[in-house]
Amino acid sequence: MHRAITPRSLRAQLARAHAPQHLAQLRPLSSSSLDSRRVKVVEVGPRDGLQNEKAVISTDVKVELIERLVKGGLRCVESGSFVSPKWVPQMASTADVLQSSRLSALRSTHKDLSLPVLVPNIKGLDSLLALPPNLTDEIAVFVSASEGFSRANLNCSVAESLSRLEPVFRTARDRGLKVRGYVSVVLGCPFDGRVEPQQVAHVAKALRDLGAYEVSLGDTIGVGVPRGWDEVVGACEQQGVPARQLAAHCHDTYGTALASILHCVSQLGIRTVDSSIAALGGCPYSPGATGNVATEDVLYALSASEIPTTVLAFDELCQVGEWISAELGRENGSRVGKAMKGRRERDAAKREKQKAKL
Ligand SMILES: CC(C)(COP(=O)([O-])OP(=O)([O-])OC[C@H]1O[C@@H](n2cnc3c(N)ncnc32)[C@H](O)[C@@H]1OP(=O)([O-])[O-])[C@@H](O)C(=O)NCCC(=O)NCCSC(=O)C[C@@](C)(O)CC(=O)[O-]
Repeated sequence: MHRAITPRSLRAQLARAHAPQHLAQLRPLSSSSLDSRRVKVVEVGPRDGLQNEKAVISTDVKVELIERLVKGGLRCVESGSFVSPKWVPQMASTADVLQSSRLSALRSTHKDLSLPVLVPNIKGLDSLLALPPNLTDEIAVFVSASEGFSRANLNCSVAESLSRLEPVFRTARDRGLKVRGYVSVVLGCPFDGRVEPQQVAHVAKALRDLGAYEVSLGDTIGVGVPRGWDEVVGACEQQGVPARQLAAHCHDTYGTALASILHCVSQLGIRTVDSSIAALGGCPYSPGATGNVATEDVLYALSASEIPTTVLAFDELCQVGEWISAELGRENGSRVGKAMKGRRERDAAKREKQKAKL
């Protein structure tokens, strides 16, 4: 069990935040620390993060992003999607990304690496299976908790989307691919408004029963607060989907994603968190929603709360966030990334001053 976040521990965290030596703890974990409290971070930047970018991003940049994220210690990096290129043109290069020789090198160096791709239907899975084998061991499928978002994102009803996934799960099982399920708009829909927790639980259970090893609950429009997560996770558990099989996938439109994530992992028993480097992202079919919560911010918040994660190299990841933001010509959406950059610049200026004094 995690320690609850008490006012005392929060004060201690804030004090440390001004001298964040605890970030040094984000180092390789010993096997003894690979315990049940460890939170797995699923990086969704190369897929969820980039899918909404208007300018064409080259395959080279996409591959380099994945490479840098893996070198920064992430071991589950969602790398693209086999969706209709008419719907999401940015993901049309996913086959090229997966087949890059640089990713082959990463796969052979890191045996524990997973590079899942999103598929909406059997056509998407067939496209993946038409490629050389072993490019990925995992796919992700997605279903909406509301009818309005289902129509906008998948052009079909919730029930139709679930039945379209039956052959996807069957084929994935036959081909030895793991399947992760997403449920979108779990805390509110841009078209239908309030989403009943029971409806979320119904879809989560349907995905689990189809064979998803984990169900990621997507707060697609970023309206969630801890109380809403209590209701949604509680409803899933009542339907027989335990928190350990759930992941929190938060967008940060209203600035409450980190509060929700800390609550989910410290109070609700969720052990997997999705995030996106530099807070890249935004769903093309969710008007007004901002990017995913930033990976750097999640790692900082977990580390400061003494919750172990699977990530190795925090500082390197912050630099990945700076790099991709510059590549895309956008402001770095990670507050922690920006703070770390400021700190690095201050440290460098101090060193220069000291050198000049000698
Ligand atoms: C599902 C469809 C295809 C239905 O779209 P549709 O238009 O109803 O599909 P269709 O079956 O009538 O086919 C229309 C055309 O698309 C082609 N097609 C059909 N399927 C595929 C495929 N897999 N790959 C490539 N092409 C495909 C098909 O071959 C045909 O081509 P045409 O004959 O016109 O040349 C479409 O709605 C679609 O691609 N939707 C995906 C939208 C999307 O990617 N959204 C973002 C990801 S979800 C998300 O971000 C949320 C999440 C997961 O992050 C969690 C959260 O935050 O909530």
